[in-house]
Order: sequence, then C-alpha cells, then structure tokens
Amino acid sequence: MNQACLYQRANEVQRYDAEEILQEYAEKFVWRHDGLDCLLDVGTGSGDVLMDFIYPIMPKQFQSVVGSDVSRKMMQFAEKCYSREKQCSFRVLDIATKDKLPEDMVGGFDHVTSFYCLHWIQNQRQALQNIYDLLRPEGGDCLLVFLATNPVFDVYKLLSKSTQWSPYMKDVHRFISPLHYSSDPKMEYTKMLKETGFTDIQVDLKEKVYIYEGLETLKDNVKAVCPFLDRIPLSRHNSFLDDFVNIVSHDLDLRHIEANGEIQKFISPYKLLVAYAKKPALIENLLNDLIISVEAEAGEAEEKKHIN
Ligand SMILES: C[S@@+](CC[C@H](N)C(=O)[O-])C[C@H]1O[C@@H](n2cnc3c(N)ncnc32)[C@H](O)[C@@H]1O
Ligand SMILES: CC(C)=CCC/C(C)=C/CC/C(C)=C/C(=O)O
Repeated sequence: MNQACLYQRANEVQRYDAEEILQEYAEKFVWRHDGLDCLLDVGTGSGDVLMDFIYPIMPKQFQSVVGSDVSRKMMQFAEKCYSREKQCSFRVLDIATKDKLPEDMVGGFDHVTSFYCLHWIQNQRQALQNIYDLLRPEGGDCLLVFLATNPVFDVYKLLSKSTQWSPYMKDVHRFISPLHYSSDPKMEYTKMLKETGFTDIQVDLKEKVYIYEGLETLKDNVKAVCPFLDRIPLSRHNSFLDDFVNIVSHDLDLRHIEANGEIQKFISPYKLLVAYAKKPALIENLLNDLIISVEAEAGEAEEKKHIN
C-alpha cells in the first residue's frame, strides 16, 4: 500500500470503525500519573486516523505521539500533513520485523495502538512480540484493531485462480488475514497475547456490515488497498476491477440493485477483532512467575502427600 493520497480519500470504513472503537475502548487506557504519556501507532498509513481520533484523546501535557508504518511513502505523506502538530513524529517501522527494533524505540512507549494494519501480517506472533518489546519495561497497554474476516479476501482468492490474474497473485495467501479461516479468531488471538506475556486481556470479535454506495465507491476502496494493482499494467486495471466486481456480484452475491435498476449497493459483512491488553511491570512479571512456581511446588508437595 503506497497510495497515501488515494487511501486518505477512500478510507471511510476504517475511519468509522476507528472512531467507534475509540469511543468504546479509550477509557481502558491507563494514563501515566505525570501525564507525560508516549504513544506509538502501528500501521499509521496516511495519518488521519491517528491525528483525528487518537491524538485528541492524549493527556494535555503528553510527551509524544509517534506514527509508524512499513511504507516510507505513507510516512512521508503523513509527515507532510501533520509535522506542525506538537510532539508528533512519524517513523518507518515494519512491526513484523525479525531484526532488532530501533534502539531508541524499544521500551519507549506507554501505549501502542494499531488500526486496520495487523491483518496485513502473517507472522502475528512476531508482531505481538515486537509490540510487547516496544512497551515500557515498567508496563504499558495496547489497543489493536484489525480484520479477522472480510469478503475482500475471498475475492482475492477467487481472482488468484483465474488465468488472467494468477501470474500477479501467486502469493495471495500473504494478503489474506491470518484469522480469515479461523474457527475461533477470538480464542486464537487471546492465546497468542497470553503466550507473549500480556495480561488483563480483553479480545472482542465484532460482527459488522458496511454498505458501499455505488460502483465507483467500491472501486475507489479497492484501488486504495488492493496490493495487486501495483503489479498489473495500468491499461489492465479496469479489467481487474470489473472482474473484482463480477465476483462480488455473482460468486459472492453481495450486490444489491435498487428497484429502479440503477443504484447498486455492495454489502460487506466482516468481523473486526478488537484486543486490549497490558504489559505487566517487570516486578509484576517476576511476582507472577514466583506465584506460578510456588503454586507448582505446592501442587507437587500435595501430590507426594497423597502418594505416601
Ligand atoms: C489499511 S491501512 C491502515 C491505516 C490507518 N491505521 C487507518 O486505520 O486508516 C494499513 C497500513 O498498514 C501498513 N502496514 C502493512 N504491513 C505493515 C507492517 N508489517 N508494519 C507496519 N505497517 C504495515 C500499510 O503500509 C498501511 O499503511
Ligand atoms: C463487497 C466487498 C467485497 C467489499 C470489500 C471492499 C474492500 C476493498 C475492503 C478492504 C478491506 C481491507 C483489507 C481494508 C484495509 O486493510 O484497510
């Protein structure tokens, strides 16, 4: 995804969900007593979701808001739009990196947020470990919002089987949410958070429906996020988009035509995963480990008592 301008013009559903989720979950953030909070947003994109919905809820004298994204073009666009805002900066960061995280970012944040990004990542455990490591050793929290399922992934899968588009989509699996085929996304992700070391975990799976009003609206949204268009010659983009719409309409039956036959609406039922969790303070971690080992020893002693 590199079309920052295009994305900023066609991200209604992402903006709608971010605003709604923050209204519901913002009260869960544990702000610092001194109010000098540092927040990192992951997969910031064009920056408008961060600046319009997250930046305004920061404590009055917050220390920093950092937007980050794997796309340099997205960060350059966001920098151009928002660099005048106080205590705000933008960094290129691959949240799924297996390399060392930038030294000046490790353990540097009280809060990590991410909206509509993590479904772009197959190695969820690596992403979670990196998020954990970016949070302060004395503790912090995160709010992670991404697609568990979306019909767009079914469209990609079907297009990748066509002779016309398969040459450009051999790695289609990389762009399908890793939870799209899961029988229990909530349980799966809760387990990953626990295994990473997070506590106070709350994972919700929200069943939602978005209506794309009209063919051009749908096509604009596809153009803004579809990772395969950059690989296809411009002269064939319209043909790809027509095939996309045909699959939505006929294979998935998600097109609704009004009585007058003119207006088309496209129905997108999807599941949004919302995860809030805390990184325990180091001392809390040590205490947790101590409690676990004492309980284990007590269990063993009890067992021995019964045997003898
Ligand atoms: C759909 S946009 C979401 C942008 C913004 N958070 C919003 O809600 O509108 C997804 C963003 O995630 C970024 N992204 C994808 N993979 C990433 C990765 N491994 N690390 C960081 N950002 C990534 C993309 O470059 C893109 O800007
Ligand atoms: C009816 C239908 C298939 C709509 C899907 C439209 C669409 C382009 C959804 C994109 C979902 C997505 C991957 C969003 C994102 O990453 O921001």
